[in-house]
Amino acid sequence: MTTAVLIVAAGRGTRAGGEIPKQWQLLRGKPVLAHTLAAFAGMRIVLAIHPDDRARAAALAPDIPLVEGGATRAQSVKNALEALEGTGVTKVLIHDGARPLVSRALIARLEAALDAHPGAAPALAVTDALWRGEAGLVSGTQSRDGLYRAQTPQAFRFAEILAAHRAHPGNAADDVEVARAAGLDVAIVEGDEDNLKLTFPGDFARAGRLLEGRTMDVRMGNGYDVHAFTAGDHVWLCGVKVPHDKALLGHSDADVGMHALTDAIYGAMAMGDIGRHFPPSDPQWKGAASHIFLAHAANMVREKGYVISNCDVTLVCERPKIGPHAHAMQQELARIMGVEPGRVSVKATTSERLGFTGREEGIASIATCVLVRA
Ligand SMILES: Nc1ccn([C@@H]2O[C@H](COP(=O)(O)OP(=O)(O)OP(=O)(O)O)[C@@H](O)[C@H]2O)c(=O)n1
Ligand SMILES: C[C@](O)(CO)[C@H](O)COP(=O)(O)O
Repeated sequence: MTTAVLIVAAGRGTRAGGEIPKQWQLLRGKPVLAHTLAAFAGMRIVLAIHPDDRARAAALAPDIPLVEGGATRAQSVKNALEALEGTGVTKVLIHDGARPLVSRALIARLEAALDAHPGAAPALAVTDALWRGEAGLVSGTQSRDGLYRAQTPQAFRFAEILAAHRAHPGNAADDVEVARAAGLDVAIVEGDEDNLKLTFPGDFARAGRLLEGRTMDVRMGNGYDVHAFTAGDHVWLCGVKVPHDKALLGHSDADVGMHALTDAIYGAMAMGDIGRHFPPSDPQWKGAASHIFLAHAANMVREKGYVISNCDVTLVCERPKIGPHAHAMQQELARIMGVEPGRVSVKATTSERLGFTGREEGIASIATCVLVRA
């Protein structure tokens, strides 16, 4: 499953005022959009922008693909969805660039809900009494039962929401409206009071106060693993099958690199190690592919609201030679964890023929991982 984040930032922000559109105005020293992009760090992002903002966007986010927005929010979304077609994306989170305070915990709730529904969106139940008003006077009351305040990101299965946008006349306030018009069920996920949309000038001060109260939590973990050689004709290392004149012995597939990395991630969250989550005494994990362990650890990271900032795996062996496979290993680890390959490093060293790795009795691996929660 490949998830893309589609951030719409092509509006002109007329209600917010200011010399430049609201998403480019500074909030605690950085453009609003920089905060929004940081909230999705490590995920695949596409940004819809106004043609006048191309230079600003290229300077702020040189590595993020840009799509030209349209005259309405719905048109901007549709343009970006069309640009994503055929790229292998299966799920999409559609988010307002003007909501810089979206949290990782909210993103994780949406991703979980999307496993069971074609769409999922955050909302807050209306808690204040509702009135109608005319000429400055209360003219009636309105039941608040079943009423919600809609937020973004709104999450969908990609093919369904693209088809829904293609079929819609184009005047929808949000993507939930488009999805519902196409008959898709959209699950309501608990929203976040802090996930405000900058709409009016006064919203900037509130967003600034909320950002000030946020502290960044950075966590580091390390992992170490060893597996002995046995008879065989290949080894599994960092998710790649490497031909060799021996195999590695273990309860699972003995992928020593992936085990060290998985332990580093659990360690960063103070959640023990692989053995705690997948006990070797449990026969169901005998011969298990280690990607199950790594994917579990990466999911825990998301559920706890962190992102994998980077990780680094070192394999210690004389043979097989790792260099020719290092790129494939990097790509595979990144795919399993759902992060950009640039955040994953795989390298190797020999131990100068010293010790058990030097005598080619087995392979050792050490890994480090850094998690960040903004
Ligand atoms: N043609 C448009 C209009 C809106 N948006 C984006 O949709 C989000 C939510 O829209 P809104 O808050 O209404 O933004 P603006 O249209 O910019 O604001 P205004 O209506 O005050 O001009 C914003 O991130 C905005 O940049 C967009 O990408 N393309
Ligand atoms: C999509 C949205 O953010 C949901 O709350 C909102 O509808 C878009 O902004 P607008 O102020 O309604 O234009």
